[in-house]
Amino acid sequence: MSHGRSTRLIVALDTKDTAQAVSWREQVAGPACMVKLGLEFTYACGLDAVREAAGGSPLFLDLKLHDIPNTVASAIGSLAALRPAMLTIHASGGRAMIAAARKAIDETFPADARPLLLAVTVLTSMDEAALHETGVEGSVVAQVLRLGALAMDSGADGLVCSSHEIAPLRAALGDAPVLVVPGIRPAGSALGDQKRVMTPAQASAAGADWIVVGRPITRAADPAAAAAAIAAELETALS
Ligand SMILES: O=C(O)c1cc(=O)[nH]c(=O)n1[C@@H]1O[C@H](COP(=O)(O)O)[C@@H](O)[C@H]1O
Repeated sequence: MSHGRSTRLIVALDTKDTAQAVSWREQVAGPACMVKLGLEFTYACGLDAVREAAGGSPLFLDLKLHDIPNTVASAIGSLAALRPAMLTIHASGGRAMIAAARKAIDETFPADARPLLLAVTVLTSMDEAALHETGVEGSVVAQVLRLGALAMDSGADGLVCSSHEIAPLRAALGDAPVLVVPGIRPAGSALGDQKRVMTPAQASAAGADWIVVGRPITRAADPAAAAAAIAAELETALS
């Protein structure tokens, strides 16, 4: 059933090679509304290469910051020149850290160029057993709801979660959070290290604002065709 919310595609350019990232970005330029550069690329190639890899495309700079508030705030200041459209922090860093990230964005980015501050809840590579090993009791969804509410109350614009938590998050927090959803696997594709997955159509039907897809596109024989097929699946899910 359609909820009337359109779901857009972000492609994760996970590689250590700038030319490879540029090539993927060019191949997916039509269907992808945004590209994501994360820890793998940034540590290997540096922030100047992030700018080159993103080209003119809107940039999701996924560095998942998680440190004391002062350090996170200072780090965000160092990212302002890249003009990302989205930035990530870990919600488990707590209220003061999230609020410091909010303040740093508001103070270091021009009002018309502020990135969405996204808080990662529970990584999509974790199932309930993995969560329990970290000392968190209860279900994954309960932890996502707890961290999601904390993050939104502390100044985040949105959340990173799996498709399985979209409906409970919307029920608890309404339409306000921008929900960015990795752990997306087209029917038949390899799960890899992802545990909480859905197909693009299922994530769209559940109400994702954005889906993040990496290997099912970048490791496909034809990344352009794989991205186009996912974009077409999102269109179909909406109609
Ligand atoms: O913050 C993220 O983007 C993220 C959060 C999360 O819980 N799970 C997750 O997979 N991601 C990222 O989303 C991308 C998923 O890649 P694939 O599993 O190759 O589709 C990777 O770049 C991850 O770093």
